[in-house]
Amino acid sequence: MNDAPDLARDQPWHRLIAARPALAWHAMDGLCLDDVPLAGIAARHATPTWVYSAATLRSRMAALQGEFAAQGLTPAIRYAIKANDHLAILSLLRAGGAGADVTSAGEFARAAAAGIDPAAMVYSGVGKRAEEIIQAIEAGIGQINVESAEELAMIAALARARDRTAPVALRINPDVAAGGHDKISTGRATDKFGIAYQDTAALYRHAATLAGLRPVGFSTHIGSQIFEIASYEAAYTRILALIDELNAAGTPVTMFDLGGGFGIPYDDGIGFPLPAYAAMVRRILAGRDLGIVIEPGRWLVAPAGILLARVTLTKATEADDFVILDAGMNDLLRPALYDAVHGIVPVGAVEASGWPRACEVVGPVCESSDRFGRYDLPPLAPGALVAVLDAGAYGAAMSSTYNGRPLAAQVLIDRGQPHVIRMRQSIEQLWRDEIIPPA
Ligand SMILES: Cc1ncc(COP(=O)(O)O)c(C=O)c1O
Ligand SMILES: N[C@@H](CCCC[NH3+])C(=O)O
Repeated sequence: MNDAPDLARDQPWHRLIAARPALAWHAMDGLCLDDVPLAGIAARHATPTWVYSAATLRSRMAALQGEFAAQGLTPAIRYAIKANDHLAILSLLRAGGAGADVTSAGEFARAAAAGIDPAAMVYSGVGKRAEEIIQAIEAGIGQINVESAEELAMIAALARARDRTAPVALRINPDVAAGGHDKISTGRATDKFGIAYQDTAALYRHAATLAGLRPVGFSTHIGSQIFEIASYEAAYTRILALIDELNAAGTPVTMFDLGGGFGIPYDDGIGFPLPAYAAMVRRILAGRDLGIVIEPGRWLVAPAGILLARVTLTKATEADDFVILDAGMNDLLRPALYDAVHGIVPVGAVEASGWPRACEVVGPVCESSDRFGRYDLPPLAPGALVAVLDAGAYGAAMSSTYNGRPLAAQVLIDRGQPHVIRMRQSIEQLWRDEIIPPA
């Protein structure tokens, strides 16, 4: 049910609500997530608080599988847990059939704690430490994505010394530009990621001769918040040419990890063309016997979460009208880091007259970059609640305690019930520094 009051129907924030199945406006309760009033969550758990929809997580996981199945494809889904590594969220996605893409001992431990079998994990990252590689090999990791010749030699030596064989894929840097922002493009020759395209075939042949390694194939990940199928196709086509060349020359390649990066609309625009992407993958893979892996992060979890915040103060200057929230860049870093714009919608009843008005929505942190952006919003008095949308990915996972601000609480709505999945950090927990005198 997405019934906003009539007066609100044409307002920009109403279009944002209408485009999100988990959100609905109820006349009595204001904005609800999966029919649970957000005002009630704020009253019980204070603000800022992350609120997630379990139904959205389940339905996105099923939709992802469904779009590939429609093309006769069953990729192994390795959810990039950097997007949101809360155990409750990992468990939900695991139950839907996801494995994990992990990048550190911490992520490995979280995925394992959520019941994900190491055999269903991919280990990514440009700077894996020796102890992280050893742990992964000893646990029986499914695939280590290798990012350099130096790392390949290191993994081979570590595996040999333990009489183990490490399953490795070479991450190719295909030199293709993609992604929603310069800072989240990863597949250009100038980016730190992956092995230069022209070096990978020789390195793969070399890996096949090294004791301690079992080369399984290639991986790539060209960036994040991507919408253009053509960028993926350009990268994949280049890599498939290498795979064909190696197979023809008798070095078998059996797996292709296509990476992640599928974009989501942060406004009320059109989403990632998943059916067209899956059709493209089917078309370019035709005639080959290759297992495929995908590593989506944002697409699975971003639309499942909001950041609930309260207006602390409003402030009118000669230059502008500021709305100051109790959430800031320490909670949601994306606007400050990438100039990202998340939709912001009011949670409670709004005055019908004199709105919307353009205003600067900012946080309380002592940085000028602590701003959510410029929004057309109804007049919001101190105490009014707002929801910052699509905050399920790279939200809580990237938050910090900068400016002495405790980490926010997290609540998961599952089958109509709000579950607190992380308590708000207390001020005491924040200040547990240890000062150890020199020995
Ligand atoms: C290696 C790797 N795989 C997958 C992802 C997930 O990306 P996204 O959340 O854009 O799907 C990332 C992050 O960009 C990544 O670095
Ligand atoms: N953290 C980024 C994307 C980079 C993902 C990691 N390679 C974001 O919030 O959009």
